[in-house]
Amino acid sequence: MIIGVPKEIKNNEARVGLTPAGAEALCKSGHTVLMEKNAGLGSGFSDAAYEATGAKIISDKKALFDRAEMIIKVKEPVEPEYNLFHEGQVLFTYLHLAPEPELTQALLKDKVIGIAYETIVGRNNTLPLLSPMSEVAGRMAVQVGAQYLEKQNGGKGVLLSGVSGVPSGQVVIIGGGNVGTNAAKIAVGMGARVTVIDMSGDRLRYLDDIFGSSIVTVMSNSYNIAEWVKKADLLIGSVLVPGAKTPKLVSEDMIKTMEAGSVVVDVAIDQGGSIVTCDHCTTHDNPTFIKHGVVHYSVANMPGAVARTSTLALTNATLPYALQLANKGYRQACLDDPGLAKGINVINGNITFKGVADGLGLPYVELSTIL
Ligand SMILES: NC(=O)C1=CN([C@@H]2O[C@H](COP(=O)(O)OP(=O)(O)OC[C@H]3O[C@@H](n4cnc5c(N)ncnc54)[C@H](O)[C@@H]3O)[C@@H](O)[C@H]2O)C=CC1
Ligand SMILES: CC(=O)C(=O)O
Repeated sequence: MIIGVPKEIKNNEARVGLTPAGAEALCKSGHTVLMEKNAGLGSGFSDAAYEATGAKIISDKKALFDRAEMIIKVKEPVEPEYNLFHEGQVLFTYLHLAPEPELTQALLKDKVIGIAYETIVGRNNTLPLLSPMSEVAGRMAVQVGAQYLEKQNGGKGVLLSGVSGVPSGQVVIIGGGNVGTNAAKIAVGMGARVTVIDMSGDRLRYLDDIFGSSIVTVMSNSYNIAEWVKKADLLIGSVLVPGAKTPKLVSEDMIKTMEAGSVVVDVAIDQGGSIVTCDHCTTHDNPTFIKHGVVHYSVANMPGAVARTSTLALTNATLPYALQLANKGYRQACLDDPGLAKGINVINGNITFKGVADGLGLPYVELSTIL
């Protein structure tokens, strides 16, 4: 198979879809890997490192898209990329289609087979291609939150750890999955007071077991959320209903109860966000805005800022699937692995992921009628 790996063009996105180790594994399996010139530079991988594995370097982005049977990317395509795809091409990347009507229409029009990292399901109902970036974003959420709590960045001037004689800051995390657990780990490590809110009793029990008395766990409902939002110095949004638009759990009225200079980091913004006042994605160039005196951070590609770590972690997770797709073709690979098949969000002009169809108010087609 001919596999193309373009350079990412989203704002400050320095990750790349394949490391040299990944390129070598695909080349050794008999595939042709076309890397766009300088695609890996932002993650610290030179063109020469890819060439040494047998991959070919291509300067012309359009030629790469025209030749490739499968595109391996990191981020959902952005507008200048919409017209590069062709019918029957496999696109293996994060897609987050539920809040993206224009991108969805572009992929439907070109009859692309869009396999979304974030909806592939692994053993025990896990999301193996979302979890590595959730680890990164969860850990970063506390790091950036702490930074924006500083006075010169618009914050109230609170040090999350506190100091002797002065209480530590309060971190409230809504959604105790991968992002939430990793955020809690860093916040506890910093010495903050940490509360995690989730709707799953089993998840809260698990968090209570692993963190013990270093965090408070709270059942998710609007009453409890309102109580805890009010107390938060740093509020982190990290809920997910896989593939679907994020439920809105924090209202504008709740945000108005927060002290001026508090900080909100809505990590779930890539699926639409869970905090009403986080009404748009921001970028690494201009990551925050202030509403009701509260600093809001809603960058949809947080791991792009730590591209070296993130690219290595991402390829660790995606490569086994990329090899299956390349070795067997997408159809057989998905028939053999129903968890991989759950990644197919669009195919032959149809939406085959229910959360995406419902989120966009478009027709849903059962994948089994197509594969
Ligand atoms: N902004 C960025 O750069 C990044 C964003 N993300 C996003 O972060 C979000 C969270 O991802 P993960 O932690 O991996 O998902 P996850 O599936 O591991 O965790 C989600 C948690 O939300 C909980 N939840 C669902 N509905 C809830 C409700 N009504 N109230 C409280 N809790 C609720 C679930 O029980 C689960 O524990 C996703 O939207 C993901 O795409 C992930 C990585 C990077
Ligand atoms: C999960 C995702 O979209 C990201 O890492 O950018």
